[in-house]
Formats: sequence, C-alpha cells, structure tokens
Amino acid sequence: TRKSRPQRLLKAVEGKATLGDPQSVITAIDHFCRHKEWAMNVGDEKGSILDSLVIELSPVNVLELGTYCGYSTVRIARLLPPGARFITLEFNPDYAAVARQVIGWAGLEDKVQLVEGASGDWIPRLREHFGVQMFDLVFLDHWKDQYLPDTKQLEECGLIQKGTVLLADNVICPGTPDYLKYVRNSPHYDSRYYRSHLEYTKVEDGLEKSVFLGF
Ligand SMILES: Cc1ncnc2c1ncn2[C@@H]1O[C@H](/C=C/CNC(=O)c2cc(-c3ccc(F)cc3)cc(O)c2O)C[C@H]1O
Ligand SMILES: [Mg+2]
Repeated sequence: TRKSRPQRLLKAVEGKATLGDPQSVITAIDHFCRHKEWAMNVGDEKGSILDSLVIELSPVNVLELGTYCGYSTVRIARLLPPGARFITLEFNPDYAAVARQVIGWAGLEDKVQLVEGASGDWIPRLREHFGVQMFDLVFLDHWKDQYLPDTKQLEECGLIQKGTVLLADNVICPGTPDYLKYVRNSPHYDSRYYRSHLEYTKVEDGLEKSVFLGF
C-alpha cells in the first residue's frame, strides 16, 4: 500500500537530516512541506514565535496535545533546560510511530515522553502516573474542538496553576472560536494574539498565548 503522508515526511527527514541534529530535522520537514507536500506542522513562521516563547519561559514541565509527526515536539524539546519534563499526547498510533522516529532522528528521545492515547483519558492520570504537579507550558495543536474541553479538564485536575502558559495553534485557521472566547473573556486568563500565517502559506493564522492568573 502507498505510504502515508507522515511516512513520506519521515522519509524526507531520513534522506536529508543529520542524525542527532534537531535543526536539520526541522529544516528537512519545512522543506518537504513547502516544496513537496503540505502537512499540518506548526511550521517555520509560527515555529519561530513558539521558539521565542519557550526560550523566554524556560519551562520545566511541558505538555503538548497532538504530537502528529513530532515537528513541534522537536522544536520545543531542543530548547528545554536540562531536567525539564516534556509529555506529548497522540492518539493515532501511525502518527505516534512516525513521531517517535522523527524525535529519535533529532536525538531528543530522552527529553520527550510520547504517550499514545486520547488527551481526555490521560489528563486525569498525568499527576499520579508521571508525578507531575502542574504544567508551566501547554501547547495545544490537536483537534480544534478539543482545545476548550481539555483546558477545562486541566484546570479541574489542578494541572493549570497561577503562571501556567497555554499556547494554542490555529486560533484563526482552522479556528478555535469557543476556546478563544473562553480565554479572552475569562478574568482568570491574560490572553494575547500573535499574528502570523498558516504554515507554508500566506493565509492568516496565529497563536494565542494565555497566562493563567490563578482562581
Ligand atoms: C483528543 C486527542 N488526543 C490525542 N491526540 C489527538 C487528539 N485529537 C487529535 N489528536 C491528534 O493530534 C493531531 C491533530 C491535529 C489537528 N490539527 C489540525 O486539524 C490542523 C489543521 C490545519 C489546517 C489548516 C487549513 C487547512 F485548509 C487544512 C488544515 C492546520 C493546523 O496547524 C492544524 O493543527 C493528530 C491527531 O491524531
Ligand atoms: Mg496546528
């Protein structure tokens, strides 16, 4: 059977990137998606905004919702301080398999815990299973209608506390209207929109950064 797009993306990484060099993996994926086949990675333009926020925050505990091929996983993991803990959730086993290899090519497998499963099932178990008390940074990039329910569940589980930063991809395209309304209207969040473009295109999109102010 024909390879899937994630498998073709992985082939491009294996053909172009240098083993153990995260930047070469990022460059290989961006080149593949810009010149061969578009794929829903956060991309280089929004990725640079993500980089600057990770560097500024220097987070110790990070959660990513929606690993896909591991592009943003590599972008984030390569910038984390030693001893940081990074959990990424992906429920599609084929995507998870590709992501493990992409993360492995970048040499970042020791920095990332890729958990196969649905965010809704795993969020209530993160504390007792991984001993994590709260997250400094949550990157939301999974199904867009899951952003709000998962944010509420993270709040209820006490995994979002004063100072936690939520960073959401695609708040314009495809759009996450209910999530955006929630974080922008809630007195418990200080929210800011970083205008950019949909990965590898000229279409407007952006990231929403929301800092939890405490209850
Ligand atoms: C609930 C849950 N738990 C764990 N993993 C979950 C999950 N829901 C999705 N996932 C996993 O995340 C990934 C899903 C990501 C969804 N992202 C998207 O749908 C997405 C779509 C576009 C887009 C924009 C314009 C267009 F014309 C077409 C597409 C751009 C993006 O950056 C995206 O992230 C893969 C999936 O298996
Ligand atoms: Mg996205």
